[in-house]
Amino acid sequence: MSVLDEIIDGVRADLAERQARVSLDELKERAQKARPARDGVAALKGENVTVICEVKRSSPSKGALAAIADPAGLAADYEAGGAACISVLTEQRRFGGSLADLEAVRARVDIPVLRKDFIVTAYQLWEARAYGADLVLLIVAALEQEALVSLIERAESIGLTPLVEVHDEEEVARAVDAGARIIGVNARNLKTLEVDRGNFARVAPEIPDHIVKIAESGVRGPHDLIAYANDGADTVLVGESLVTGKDPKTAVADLVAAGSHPAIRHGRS
Ligand SMILES: O=C(O)c1ccccc1NCC(=O)[C@H](O)[C@H](O)COP(=O)(O)O
Repeated sequence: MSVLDEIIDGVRADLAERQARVSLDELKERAQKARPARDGVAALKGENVTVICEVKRSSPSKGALAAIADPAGLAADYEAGGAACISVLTEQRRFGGSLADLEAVRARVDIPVLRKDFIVTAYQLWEARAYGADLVLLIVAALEQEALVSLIERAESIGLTPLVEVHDEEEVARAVDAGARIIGVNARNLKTLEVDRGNFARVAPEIPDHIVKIAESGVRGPHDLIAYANDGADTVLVGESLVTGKDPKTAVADLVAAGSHPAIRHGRS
């Protein structure tokens, strides 16, 4: 069984517990009271390379990373540093996240918030909206094509912007066929958990120009952002280096400044 399969087994077990406690109707009611979702595409695509900053306590690849007693405070530091979006990992077993983290972050920042989880059912989309998310992650490798299409359509219909994650060219074709408007290329291999920053350069040319391109994972600092940008990234998604560093606000500000660095070649779409 792959790491992804193991994670999804746990996600399904936790989901079943939540579904037994909270009905879909209750979630929908709560979602309808939430402030309308912010536009994920507009937030990410600009003249400069934008930065998504992640609230990440632990991971399957590295174990414990940071305690993060105050996820909203961390998100506020990210926003003050110039982040375009906050990614909140809500998976509990391997990443130490929760919907409470999502809710707390949403209440503190004004920029869009991404629910980063392993979404396999529409119920989780309603949860995302009910707890204030503007974007949701959909992982191509975790979904049959029919489910991917249906989750993208449902997400869009309830105001969420789907960030569709791929690892190779075949998954790009599936994401594009399914109607993705934002595609993230993850440098982390979900079978070996190894990070290969060269993956973005191999896969991104297959993504049509009109789609927002995100380079996910492995950003250690401004030099990695510049390299990803020169390979065509509109946005980078950063977790570990921010949560393990001493000064997240300054680290984000440095990344954001790098997003307009003259070393980034013109002609990004
Ligand atoms: O981070 C992991 O170990 C991991 C393992 C299995 C599935 C997903 C995983 N991470 C989720 C992410 O995509 C990253 O948190 C995100 O891209 C940020 O990466 P990094 O900056 O390298 O923490």
